[in-house]
Amino acid sequence: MTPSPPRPRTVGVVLAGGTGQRVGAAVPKQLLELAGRPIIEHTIAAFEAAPEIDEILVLMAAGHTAEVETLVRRGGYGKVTAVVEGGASRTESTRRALAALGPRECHVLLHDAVRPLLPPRVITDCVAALATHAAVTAAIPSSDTIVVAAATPGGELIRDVPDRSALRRVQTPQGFHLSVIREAYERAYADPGFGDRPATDDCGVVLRYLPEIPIHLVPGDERNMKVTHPVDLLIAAELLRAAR
Ligand SMILES: Nc1ccn([C@@H]2O[C@H](COP(=O)(O)OP(=O)(O)OP(=O)(O)O)[C@@H](O)[C@H]2O)c(=O)n1
Ligand SMILES: C[C@](O)(CO)[C@H](O)COP(=O)(O)O
Repeated sequence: MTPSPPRPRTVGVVLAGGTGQRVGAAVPKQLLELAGRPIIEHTIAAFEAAPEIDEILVLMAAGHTAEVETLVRRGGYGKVTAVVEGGASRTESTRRALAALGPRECHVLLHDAVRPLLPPRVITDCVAALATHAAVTAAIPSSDTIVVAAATPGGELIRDVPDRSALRRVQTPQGFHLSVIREAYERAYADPGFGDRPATDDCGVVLRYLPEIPIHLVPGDERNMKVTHPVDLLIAAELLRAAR
């Protein structure tokens, strides 16, 4: 049997630079405890346990890096190599992560700290897809009908109802060859119009600035939810307890 080629170094990046305005707690939502540990610890633990992840980089909200360093030390998360201060936007946090990664080519999985229920299968599939694709993301079909809204003086109206069978709800991880996501970010930050329509994810930056790069979809998981609003804390806590 021919041995498979060595896998490139794969870095899991935990994006935790946000302050959680929509949850509205006294601390960034990633520090809130669910099912016995902070949300961010569940997320770090998911990467730590994944055999495909060699290294973990954490981007943490300003003023809270020391708390994460303590949590990492106490939990014995040996793959975490650095806890770096995040930026003012998710995009800026990604940019700082890319700057912290150094010159050597590798594969990188960018993941929201507030998706603590990341299943091992999704990590495995994203990493495997990076063997043949330079950009990948986890995504799931939409079970709701999604409409395009138009603002009018009398309130919002439906402008379009896109074909639901072609719509996907994008999750993280989003995986890239480092050189590709770096190039997309360099082009984005060189574009004075980039800030006019802020990117809500990293694949959007690649699609906009490197449209020739196909972005492969990997099946996500309904449980890989994002803790965004207060109600999500209740749902995530229940799911995390059930997963124990
Ligand atoms: N400046 C930022 C903003 C967001 N994120 C991270 O990106 C993920 C998704 O962002 P979101 O759910 O919007 O988190 P917040 O920005 O904290 O929430 P809000 O928009 O309600 O303030 C989170 O893990 C968040 O910490 C980040 O790394 N840096
Ligand atoms: C990256 C993301 O999780 C994909 O669904 C999402 O776009 C993040 O959005 P947020 O408003 O920063 O939570």
